[in-house]
Amino acid sequence: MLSVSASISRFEKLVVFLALASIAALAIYPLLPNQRFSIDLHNTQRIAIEGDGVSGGSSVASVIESSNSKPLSWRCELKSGYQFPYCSTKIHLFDEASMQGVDLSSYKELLLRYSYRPPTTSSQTETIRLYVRNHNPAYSNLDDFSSMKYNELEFQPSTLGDEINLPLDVFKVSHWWLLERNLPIELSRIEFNQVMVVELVTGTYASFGEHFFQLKELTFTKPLVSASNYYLAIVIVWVALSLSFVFWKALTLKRDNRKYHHLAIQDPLTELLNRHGIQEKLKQHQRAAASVLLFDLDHFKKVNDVYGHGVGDEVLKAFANLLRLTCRQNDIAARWGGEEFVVICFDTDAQQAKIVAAKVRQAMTGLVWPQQLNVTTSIGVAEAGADDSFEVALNWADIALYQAKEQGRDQVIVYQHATNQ
Ligand SMILES: Nc1nc2c(ncn2[C@@H]2O[C@H](COP(=O)(O)OP(=O)(O)OP(=O)(O)O)[C@@H](O)[C@H]2O)c(=O)[nH]1
Repeated sequence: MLSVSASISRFEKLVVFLALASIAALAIYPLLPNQRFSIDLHNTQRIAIEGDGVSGGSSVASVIESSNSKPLSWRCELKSGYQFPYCSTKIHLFDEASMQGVDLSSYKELLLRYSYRPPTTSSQTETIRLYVRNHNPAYSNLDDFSSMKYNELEFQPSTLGDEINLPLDVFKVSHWWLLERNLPIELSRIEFNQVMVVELVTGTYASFGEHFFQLKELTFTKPLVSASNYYLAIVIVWVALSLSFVFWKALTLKRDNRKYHHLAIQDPLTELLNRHGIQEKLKQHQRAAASVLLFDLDHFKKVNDVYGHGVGDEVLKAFANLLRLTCRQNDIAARWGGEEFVVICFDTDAQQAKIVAAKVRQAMTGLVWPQQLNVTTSIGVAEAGADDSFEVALNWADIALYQAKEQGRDQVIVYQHATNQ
């Protein structure tokens, strides 16, 4: 009982610990480091800054700074000419040999560190467009960059500051590009699985005049472990520990049951079967002819009285051992109570049982007993048929034992059916 209540309190402690650990795990999730994909802003080979001249306009863009030590800076003189005047900075991400873009579909945010100054004459709130251009053979081809999908976000730099985290799921595919392409609906959503180019462009309704840009960092980020995997891991830990606990509890119960069952059928002093144990063992045997031998140590009270209970116990243990060694594997040897012992020998008639009894007595004479005692026993033997119950046979053996005691002890008496019936 003690160990059961102790294990329950251990379990409760474990549950509290796990609950706290889970809360802590949930709390630290936002603090976990992000996986980053930073775009190289110093590789001028892969950066193109241009005005809208290619579209027939007269806006002009020029690089101010593109060295390794200083942030990429450029200016744009936005002029009327083209219907939708613009300046753009394209940063190529694709591998030039394989023409493969970068798969950024698992990334969640785009960190942008920049600086922007609108024309001094501007009287409106200026915007900037950011395009993440994706290639997919289903709608684009590598020879025509205008066919790359325009995942677009247009924002007001004045309201967001110079370091912003843009969630990728707020990007939209440019409406004008969709109208031009006439794509089926399933291809109309944003895509980042093969990003070829990232583009920073003046706003749709940007004012004419000089716009100044400086780009310090462009980094795609995603959690090291996705939120769903993280929560799933917590759930898996709970499920695994719950299952382990149930498994462990079942094993412990099984072991305890075995232990208590063992205790219930065994005499603790001699470790022979007790009365209950005999009944259990008998259930495992087919009804068979057998002989019952009932042993009672002679004048055992004297042993206790003279040498004390400790020595008495040692004598009982020594006798139990002797029975264990003398009896066959298939026999049942048990302590019936006090200084009385029972042996049941299957398929054994009274004459053979007498020989067993004689063997025990013989062994007793050869044993060195505690305190050099001379321990003897009286034995009642009864032969039982397959139809006779154990209780009846034991009663017969008890009658024979009584006779052995009466006739002076230290002897074997076999119950005689004919004379006693
Ligand atoms: N040490 C010890 N003594 C026990 C145990 N169980 C019973 N006894 C003692 O065994 C003694 C049995 O005494 P009696 O029934 O008078 O029998 P006896 O002295 O052997 O005399 P007979 O059987 O007539 O020869 C008692 O003193 C019990 O206290 C036990 O587990 N340990």
